[in-house]
Amino acid sequence: MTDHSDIATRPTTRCHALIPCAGTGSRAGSLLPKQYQPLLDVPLVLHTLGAFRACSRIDLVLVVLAPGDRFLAVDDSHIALAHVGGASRAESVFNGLTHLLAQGASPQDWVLVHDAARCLITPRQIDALLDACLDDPVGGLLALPLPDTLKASIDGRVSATVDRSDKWLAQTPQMFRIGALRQALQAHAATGFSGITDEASAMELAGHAPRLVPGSAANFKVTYPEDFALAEAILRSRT
Ligand SMILES: Nc1ccn([C@@H]2O[C@H](COP(=O)(O)OP(=O)(O)OP(=O)(O)O)[C@@H](O)[C@H]2O)c(=O)n1
Ligand SMILES: C[C@](O)(CO)[C@H](O)COP(=O)(O)O
Repeated sequence: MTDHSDIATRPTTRCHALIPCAGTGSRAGSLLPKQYQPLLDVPLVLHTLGAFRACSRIDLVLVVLAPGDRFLAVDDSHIALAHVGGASRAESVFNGLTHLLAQGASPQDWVLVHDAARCLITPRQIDALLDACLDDPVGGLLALPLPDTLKASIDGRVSATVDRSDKWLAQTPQMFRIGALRQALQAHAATGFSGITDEASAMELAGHAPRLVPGSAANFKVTYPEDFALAEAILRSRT
């Protein structure tokens, strides 16, 4: 039988959200960074933040902004802004984790890293990730099995049809212990986080196997100009 006699003295493990919001949105093709483009009359990122604020198990939402960014202001004690964005998404996340620890978060606390640009995330999907990972030794991420046939190419022509049965599209949130994730990312700081496109990739290279939790196709990342209208239509359909 498990001994729970130390339960009163165990530190409480908390869950934080970290929202990298320091990109320029170059593929979206607008002067204003995509996370601030209006969707249903408010900046895109406010939809993202709303989903996390609606999730009662999230203690604090830390938004990582580019130094000098003055586009976002919030008046909410559960949302903090840190102007510590870096040159890459991974660097922004790494700096945000360092900030969370400096503000008193425990290395044992969970962090859910979520792209500001995935504004269609829902509290239900966040809860599904928490339910699947809170007892997991590593953590995990929302992801989607491939809905289409997958091709490999050489010089613009198909070289092979790739077996997709074991392939997933990585989404966010991605949920890990703050200390373990920061350590995994730190190993790549000297190379400018080269090749680290998400949190799971850093954890994988540190020898871990993150849990895959089925997400939703609606949780896409606003990336290209045509994505804004689709995101707005989905948001409108939910109101
Ligand atoms: N140096 C960076 C780059 C990206 N991001 C954030 O990471 C998320 C996912 O990145 P992506 O969609 O690639 O955003 P951008 O880098 O802004 O887009 P692009 O690559 O088209 O310039 C976004 O919310 C973005 O704001 C960040 O915090 N810091
Ligand atoms: C982290 C991510 O959202 C997982 O799909 C994605 O990799 C971020 O976008 P990028 O284009 O790779 O910067």
